[in-house]
Amino acid sequence: MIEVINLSHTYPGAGRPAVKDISFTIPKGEIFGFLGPSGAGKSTVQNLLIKLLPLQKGEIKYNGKGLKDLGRDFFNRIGVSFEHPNLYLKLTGLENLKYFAGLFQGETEDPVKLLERVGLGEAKDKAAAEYSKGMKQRLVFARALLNKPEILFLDEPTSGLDPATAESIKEIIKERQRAGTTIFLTTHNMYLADDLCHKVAFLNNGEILALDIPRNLKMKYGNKSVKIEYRSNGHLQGELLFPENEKDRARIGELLASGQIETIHSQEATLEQIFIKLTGRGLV
Ligand SMILES: Nc1ncnc2c1ncn2[C@@H]1O[C@H](COP(=O)(O)OP(=O)(O)OP(=O)(O)O)[C@@H](O)[C@H]1O
Repeated sequence: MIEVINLSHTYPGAGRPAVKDISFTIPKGEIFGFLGPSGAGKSTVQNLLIKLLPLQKGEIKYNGKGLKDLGRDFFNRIGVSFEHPNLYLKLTGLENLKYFAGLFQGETEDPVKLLERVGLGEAKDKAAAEYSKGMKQRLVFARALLNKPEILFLDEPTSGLDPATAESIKEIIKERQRAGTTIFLTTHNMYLADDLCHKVAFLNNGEILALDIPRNLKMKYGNKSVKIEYRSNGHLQGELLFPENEKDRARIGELLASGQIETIHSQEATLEQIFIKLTGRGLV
C-alpha cells in the first residue's frame, strides 16, 4: 500500500508550489491514475514518490514505512518507466536489459522474453540508437519490468505508440496488476485512465480536484445523455437529450410515442468532459 499524506513541493526559486497539500492512498494491486494537463504537477509527485526529489513537506509511506526509512532495497522493489528514455544508446536492446538486470539484487526476468513481449524480439541485437522513439519507449517499459517490481511507476506508457502496440502494452499492464503489482500511472490520456485505473485523481495546478473510481466521477460530475435518431418526413434526424432535464424527458417521451425512433444510445460523460467541467480547461 502507498500512502501520500499532505504532500507539497516548491522548486527552489519558484514563486508558487508545484504540488499543494495532496493526499491519496493506493491499495496493493491497484492501478492509480494521475490525470492532468501539462504542468499540473504529475512528474513532480512521481519524482517525490521514487525519491528522485527530496521530500520537503508531507509524508510518503510504503506499507506503513516512511520514505526516509526505506533503504537501497526500495530500488530493487520498484520499476520506473518515464517518458524520456535514458538508455545506453551504443548498446543493443538486449545488452541494455542485461546491463540493468545486473544492477538488481534478486531474481530478474529473462531479457529476451521481455523484449519479445514488447514487440522488440527482432530488434534485440540492434543498437538502441537505431531504435525509433516508440521502440525506445518500449525498451524503457521492458526495463521497468526486469526486476519483477512490486510497484510500477509508468509515465505516459502508450503515448506515441501505434494502436496495436499500445494495446499490447495495456495488456501487459493489466497482467501485472492481476499478478499483484501496484501501479502508479500518470497520463494526459483519459481513455487510458478510464480503461486501466481502479481510481483516478484529477490534478490541476498542483492540486487534486477530484479522486474516485472513474464510474463514480461520471455519476457525480457527468450529465448522462441520450442520443436518439428518428425518421421525420422520410429524413433521418438526430437529437441529443439530457434525461436530467424535465423538458428533454418530455421530448424523449414524445419521440418514443411517435414510433419513428430508429436508434437510441445512452452516453456517459467522458473523463475529459468532467475534467473540463471542473477546471475550465482540457487535458492537453
Ligand atoms: N526542475 C524544476 N524547476 C522548477 N520548476 C519546475 C521544475 N520541474 C517542474 N517545474 C514546474 O512545476 C510545475 C509542475 O511540473 P510537472 O513537470 O510536475 O508537471 P506535469 O504534470 O508532469 O507536466 P507534463 O505532463 O508536461 O510532464 C510546472 O509549473 C513546472 O514548470
